[in-house]
Amino acid sequence: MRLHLCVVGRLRKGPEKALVDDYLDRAEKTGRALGLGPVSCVEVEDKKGGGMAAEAALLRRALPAGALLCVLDERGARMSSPDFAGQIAKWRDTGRQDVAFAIGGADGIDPFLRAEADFALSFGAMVWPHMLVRVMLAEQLYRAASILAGTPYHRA
Ligand SMILES: C[S@@+](CC[C@H](N)C(=O)[O-])C[C@H]1O[C@@H](n2cnc3c(N)ncnc32)[C@H](O)[C@@H]1O
Repeated sequence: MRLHLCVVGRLRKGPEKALVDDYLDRAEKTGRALGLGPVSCVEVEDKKGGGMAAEAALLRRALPAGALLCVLDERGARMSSPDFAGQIAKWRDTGRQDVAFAIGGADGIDPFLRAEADFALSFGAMVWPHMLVRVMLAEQLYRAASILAGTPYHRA
């Protein structure tokens, strides 16, 4: 099952990008034997100031056809890391080819796109900067793959 990050904003070279690249690389390597991957990250940017609706149009275009859409949203479901790993395994085991994780920009994800999502995942009630959410998601994908692989990275 291919994993896609579809995200608003371009991450320039720096510590956040280094972390995202490293965790996605690890997630891909650990996930390979589990039927998870490849892992890709598509960045979209609306330079015309069209707001959430314009960003949603760009995000929709970045979603692979038929992908399960999981939006990152502070109002979504809060899960433990093992539960998140279990959810990913469930999507894989029910024959999903693609899962796309969407992260919004400064204003958040357009409510219409949120309503279209199959799943909303929260990293807590606090609002985090979208670039940090990208790092956190990349790390949780690596953690999920490690949990499913039974490696000792995750310690409860
Ligand atoms: C700066 S936040 C935008 C917050 C905005 N007030 C909203 O209503 O969504 C940018 C993006 O980061 C993600 N995000 C921020 N905090 C989050 C959290 N606690 N859990 C999950 N995603 C979060 C969401 O995808 C959000 O669209």
